[in-house]
Amino acid sequence: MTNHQISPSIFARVDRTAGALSVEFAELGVATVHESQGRSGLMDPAIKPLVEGSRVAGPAVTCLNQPGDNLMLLAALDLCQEGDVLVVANLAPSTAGMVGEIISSILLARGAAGLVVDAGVRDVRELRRLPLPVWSRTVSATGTTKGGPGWVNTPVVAGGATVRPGDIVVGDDDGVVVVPRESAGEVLARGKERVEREAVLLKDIAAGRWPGLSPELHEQLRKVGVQRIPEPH
Ligand SMILES: O=C([O-])CC(=O)C(=O)O
Repeated sequence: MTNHQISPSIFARVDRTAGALSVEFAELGVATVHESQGRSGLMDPAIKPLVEGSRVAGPAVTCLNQPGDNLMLLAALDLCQEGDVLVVANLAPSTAGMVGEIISSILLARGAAGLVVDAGVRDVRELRRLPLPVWSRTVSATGTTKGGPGWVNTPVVAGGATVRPGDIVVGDDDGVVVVPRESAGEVLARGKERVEREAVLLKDIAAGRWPGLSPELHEQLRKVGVQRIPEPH
């Protein structure tokens, strides 16, 4: 069933069990998490951080809005808890400025860990000063109506990625990736293994011990007909 087939609703309940892993997910970062779940869950690269160096992970609270309208976003605010990441989606593409200083300040006061907006944000000078990491598609001062209807805490598509309430949303300078809550433990374990492998490789590289291309990559070059031309004598 899609969101269009259920009547406009606000679901208060969010399964935040995977949220216990948030700190570790934030440490892994977006690229590692994306790789560790089979290169899935990544939002469109147009969804960018407002402030370089931002990093967050937390369970999603979702809202699905009419384009150019933020009533459902406003309705989602008092369902946000400590550590949550509010994900703002729209029923059709929108670049309107759905969030400004007021909404960001409310989120901070509620202890939210971050905000992802698949549309525009405004008051960005103030937003950049607030300790709330924000990712958005664009910056736009265009104001929004408060008419609705829409949904809070249903599955949504934001930045091209499916997000369900309680899924783990990870954001950093690489963008935003979403981890389905059921697979969070498994993805985290694979991510940690990857970080360990890469740490060994980086140490070898720094010590001048890069082993060169693996036999598999040499074989791939051969298979696709790439020839090595030796230096002329
Ligand atoms: O209220 C709005 O529509 C968005 C806004 O300007 C704010 O959050 O300050």
